[in-house]
Amino acid sequence: MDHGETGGNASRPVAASPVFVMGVCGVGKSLLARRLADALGVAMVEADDFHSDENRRKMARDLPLTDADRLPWLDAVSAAAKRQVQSTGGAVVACSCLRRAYRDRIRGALGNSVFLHLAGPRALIAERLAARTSHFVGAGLLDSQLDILEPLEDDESGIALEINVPIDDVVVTALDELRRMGAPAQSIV
Ligand SMILES: Nc1ncnc2c1ncn2[C@@H]1O[C@H](COP(=O)(O)OP(=O)(O)OP(=O)(O)O)[C@@H](O)[C@H]1O
Ligand SMILES: O=C(O)[C@H](O)[C@@H](O)[C@H](O)[C@H](O)CO
Repeated sequence: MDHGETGGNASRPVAASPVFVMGVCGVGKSLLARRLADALGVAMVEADDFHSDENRRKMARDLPLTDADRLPWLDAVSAAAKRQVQSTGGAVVACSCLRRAYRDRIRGALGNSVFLHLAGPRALIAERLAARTSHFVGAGLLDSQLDILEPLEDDESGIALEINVPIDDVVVTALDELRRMGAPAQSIV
């Protein structure tokens, strides 16, 4: 199993559209992606695991990444998602996907993909970031990410999900939405 790609189960039927959990740092992407991947019986891909050392150094110093920093990273994340879709039939990817152009690039690499945009009040995200100790990204990147965030547009497959509720409720809503969109519905038990 590759670094950053965990938990696939080839024996369960799933549709091929990868699901991306997107949003700014600390909004809860990794937690939701892990929960959804488990519920769907597919692999989770953690985009943070595909950053170059240089990107990680920048983020650790609260320096926002540029498009030039992000594009090769997004390509590596897309390649990992593709491997999982091909080998296990699906993937749930925790990846910021902040700008429309980034999502277009991902769709260019993977075809149709579903985006679940986690969104909520800045103060709540900052509070959760401040409480989190085991991660190289802290609250210092939050405002730069909120500044460039481009929410989903009408022609994009996906939906925004409110984070100001317990994670179990976010999971239920996300699974309902995936079912409604006809995404990986047949894998939902
Ligand atoms: N609905 C929720 N209720 C309470 N706490 C939550 C909820 N969602 C996430 N958290 C907590 O918020 C913190 C940030 O979540 P997480 O690490 O999943 O965010 P992230 O978007 O993946 O961050 P990053 O982009 O920096 O990797 C974690 O400590 C997580 O347990
Ligand atoms: O600049 C970005 O697009 C984000 O910072 C991502 O690179 C990070 O992976 C994540 O949000 C922090 O863990």
